[in-house]
Amino acid sequence: MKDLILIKYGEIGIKGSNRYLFEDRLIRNMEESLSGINKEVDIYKTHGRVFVEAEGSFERIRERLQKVFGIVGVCSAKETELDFEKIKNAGLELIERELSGKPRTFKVETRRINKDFQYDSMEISRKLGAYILRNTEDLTVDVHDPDIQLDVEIRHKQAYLYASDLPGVKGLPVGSCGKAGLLLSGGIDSPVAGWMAMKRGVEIMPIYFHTPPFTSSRAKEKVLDLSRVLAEYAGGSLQVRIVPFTEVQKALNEKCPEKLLTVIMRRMMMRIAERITNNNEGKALITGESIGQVASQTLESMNVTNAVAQMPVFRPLIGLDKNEIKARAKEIGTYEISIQPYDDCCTIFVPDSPETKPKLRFVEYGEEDLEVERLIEEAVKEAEIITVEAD
Ligand SMILES: Nc1ncnc2c1ncn2[C@@H]1O[C@H](COP(=O)(O)OP(=O)(O)OP(=O)(O)O)[C@@H](O)[C@H]1O
Repeated sequence: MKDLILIKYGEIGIKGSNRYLFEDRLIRNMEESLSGINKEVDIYKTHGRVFVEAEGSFERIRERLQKVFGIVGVCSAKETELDFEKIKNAGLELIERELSGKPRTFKVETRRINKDFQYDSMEISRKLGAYILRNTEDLTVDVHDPDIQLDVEIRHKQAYLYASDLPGVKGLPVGSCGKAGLLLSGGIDSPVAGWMAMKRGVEIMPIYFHTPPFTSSRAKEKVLDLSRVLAEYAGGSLQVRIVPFTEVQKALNEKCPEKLLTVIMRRMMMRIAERITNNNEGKALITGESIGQVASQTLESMNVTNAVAQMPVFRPLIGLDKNEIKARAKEIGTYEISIQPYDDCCTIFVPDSPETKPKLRFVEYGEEDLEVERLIEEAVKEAEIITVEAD
């Protein structure tokens, strides 16, 4: 009998002829995510399922796998020979692990792929269920809504049994749907936006606009800390771009109408982020904006901001309100970092009464004295790349 982990994946299973590409990417991401735990781990695919084997305790492995996108459930499993005595023992051991002293209900569900096995599916479920009932206390059968489901698969060479999956983060494997630049500030929203893009299989490249001395090095550290949390979902590491933005801000303050400073600053961020993303084979930009939160988040402002980008700009939070965003930030572990009080350039360089419904031609006119291309080139050239590792 062998202990192992069985990985359940949902959406990938319906990917038709491309399925293997998603599975291979999932396995690669799992390998990456487990590479830091200092343990010999074997991940393999067989019979359309992914298994993980390792020596010793699985606790840390399970924790990490619960953060790999594409995984729906992480199940404790056992592999046995096709010997019904061994199958019964394995089933009992798995169920006993789930019992925590309080009364619980269970059900056995069997799939028999190997039709030569001595019992059919119904008989296996019944006999195994009866054996477990005889050998445990506080358990009753509930075939409709059990607390614990014990699954049995009778294959040609061996049997697999598994129970109780720990929930995964679902979605699609990161990297299976391309790469995008994430405009990552130190706030609550943009880390959540990045997480949501990763959930849809997008590899993210965080880009932070840093404005020393107006924004402190603590503000930059905060963005790196947020990236470390996101890296837990990105296979363990992320490359963050820190873009020096002071020259741009100064030029804006000197040369642009005050009322339009916010929207022009956004346009500069978009231009620079697009250039960096393009240089790194990224195909889209992601921001943490949602409609109506602050002055710059009107449809008019977004249109004027988008006008400088050729790439699609995705705003995954568009349909969420602040409470929903906060709840998600707490769930993924970025909230406590985001609420640390270090100012971002967007909060420092805000005009008293910003234009909330800017018109493109006025904004273009307002930018006329800016040396846009030079500013972009310099910012891109001076951008620092910092690789962060998940804790
Ligand atoms: N310094 C920055 N570096 C990179 N991106 C930024 C920066 N400041 C703002 N952004 C991007 O612009 C978006 C809107 O910023 P804004 O400050 O208006 O909104 P917010 O709701 O406070 O967002 P957040 O909570 O993400 O800071 C952010 O979500 C982020 O994607």
